[in-house]
This record gives sequence, C-alpha cells and structure tokens, in this order.
Amino acid sequence: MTPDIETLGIAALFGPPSPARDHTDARIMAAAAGIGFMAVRNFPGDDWLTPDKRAQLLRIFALPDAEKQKLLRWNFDRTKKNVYRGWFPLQPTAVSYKEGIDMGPDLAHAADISACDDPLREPTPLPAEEALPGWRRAAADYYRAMEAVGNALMRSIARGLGLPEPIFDGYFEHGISTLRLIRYPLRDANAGVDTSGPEFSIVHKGETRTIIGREHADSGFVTLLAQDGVEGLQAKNLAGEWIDVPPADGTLTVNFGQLLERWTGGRVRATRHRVIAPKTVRFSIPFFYEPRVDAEIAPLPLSDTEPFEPFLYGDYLWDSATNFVEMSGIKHLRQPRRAGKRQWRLACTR
Ligand SMILES: O=C(O)CCC(=O)C(=O)O
Ligand SMILES: [Fe+2]
Repeated sequence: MTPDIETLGIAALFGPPSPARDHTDARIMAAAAGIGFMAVRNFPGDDWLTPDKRAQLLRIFALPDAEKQKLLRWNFDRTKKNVYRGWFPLQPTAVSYKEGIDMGPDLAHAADISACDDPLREPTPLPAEEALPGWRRAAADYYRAMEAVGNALMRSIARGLGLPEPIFDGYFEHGISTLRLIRYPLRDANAGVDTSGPEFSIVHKGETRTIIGREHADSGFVTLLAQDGVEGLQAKNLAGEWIDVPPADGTLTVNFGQLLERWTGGRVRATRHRVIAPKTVRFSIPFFYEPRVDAEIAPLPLSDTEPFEPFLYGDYLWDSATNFVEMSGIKHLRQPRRAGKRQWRLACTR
C-alpha cells in the first residue's frame, strides 16, 4: 500500500533534464494535486537536516527574555517600529501555544534591506552578534539553502503543470520568503485556561491531546518545514481525516500554500494542518517560499480552470497573514496597493 505521505529524493531537480527529473516532477505534481503534503530528501543543503545543525538556529530560544523582548514586534510592544518581522511571544489564552521569530529576505540578502514604506518589506530585528555569536550567519545560510530548494520545487511545479519551466521565475526575484523559528513549550496547567473544549483538545489514538497549532492552510507558494524530530504535526487528508505527518531526520516536510492553490485554479491543494501537543517541548522551522510583494498574480494558461480577478501578492498576503493570532491587531497598518500601484512601484522596486 502506498503511504498517504510520500518521501521523495529530489536530487534530479538540481540536474539537467532527464527521465529521473521527469519522474520526480510527476511525483511532486501527484502529491501537490492529491494529499498536498510530501517529504523530500537528497538535495543540496540537506546537511542542515540534522539535530546538531538545527540546534545552531534554535539557540535563539535560549536567549534571556530581555534579549528576546528587543526583537518583539509592534503588536506586542508599542515602542517598536517593526510590525511584520520579529518576535511573537507566547499567548497563553490562544489555541496556538507558541513563541518564535519571523525573518525576511534581508537576513540573507543585504541589498534587500528595504527603504520603502511597505511593512511586508521591513527589515528583520535580529539578535546582536555578541548575544549569539555565529547565529546570524547560520540563519542566513539556512535561508539561502531553503530558497534554493523552493526555487527547484517552483520550477518542477511549472513543468508538472505542463507550463514553460521559467514561468514563475520573475515573480520570485526579490521574493519575501519568511524563515520562522517556533518553540511550542508544554502548556502551563496553572495558566487558568480551560483547554477541555473541542477548540483546544482532540482525542488521538485514545489519548486526549491539546492543540498547540490551530488548524490552518499556509498562505504562500510552498512551505519547507524542518520538524526537529518531535511528532505532533497533522494534515487533513482527502477523506477529511486527520493523519500524522511524522518527522524524519534528513527530510523536509513540504506542503503547498493558498497562493499556489488560487494561482492554479485549484489544481494544487493547500492542505489544512495543525499541531497537537507532544509530551515534550517541540521546535519547528518552517520556510515559507514566497514571491515579490508586487507580483501580479493572474490566471495561468491552464485548461479547465476558472479565471479569477488578478491581484497583487502583497495585498493578498497581508489580508491572509494578519488573520493569524501572532499577527493580530495590525491589519489596519497596510492598505491594498492595487489602486496606487504605479506610484508605489516607483518607490519600492530597484
Ligand atoms: O510546527 C509545525 O510543525 C507546523 C507549523 C506550521 O504549520 C506553520 O507555521 O505554518
Ligand atoms: Fe502551516
């Protein structure tokens, strides 16, 4: 029996056209159009997928609270200017019980430090080098490694859809991918939060488990997730049942975002997923591969798909991302750019 979620070696995506690459493209498209999840291994940069290497990035969680507070964003500390990038603290009454940091392309590409007034392109607050020696460099290397995997998958998806291989390329130049580091601690039983209701708790293999990552679909194009060895992630399969997405060293879990679902007229599935509490603290490292803010998303030349009204990626992303609890209270800080597009382009593109 074929497992629900396949593990694919993707080395062929980094080489010239070959039967092996065609085969990989077809398997990726089958996962994208089916369950919407897969695991990938065997690619340049896969040496990152060991506990030791991930620990280099996760060191940030050992910083003293005072250092983490310096990175907070505006919705958690009104003295801060950053509203989209930066630290989100635990919110004990929320279903999602996690803290972490969202980092943008300026982490990895110095020229991407943006002077424009779009919060989606604001610089990322990062810990001082003295506080975490070597950390910035490691995080930047990881960001670039994931961008390369995202790029290879993006081209594979173009081929898999029967479209010209470079059709998406231009949209991803100066993309605004997000590298997120997450820590889910054990829930504090004394926090006075009633977790007994169905919003907070589910039964898994006869055991009651609290939900620590609320059910959602990702917003972007494709998500590359390093799970760090601890179970808890679940995906909704085609029958509407929750299935476990087990972690495995040496692999990245891949799922597809709502942008790609919309862009392909539903050919690709943005599968809903959630995280249930394991018995230990859990860390994860998602990388959301995303196009540029001003990418104009219009129907692709695909047959049998419904046309849609073109939109700007940044407008769509802001509307979607600001519904998540860690982004609460910021929706009013950015207006859609559709109407004033020309003027805004002049200010923001290089
Ligand atoms: O922690 C995980 O395994 C999943 C995280 C996730 O789904 C997300 O951040 O979008
Ligand atoms: Fe997600």
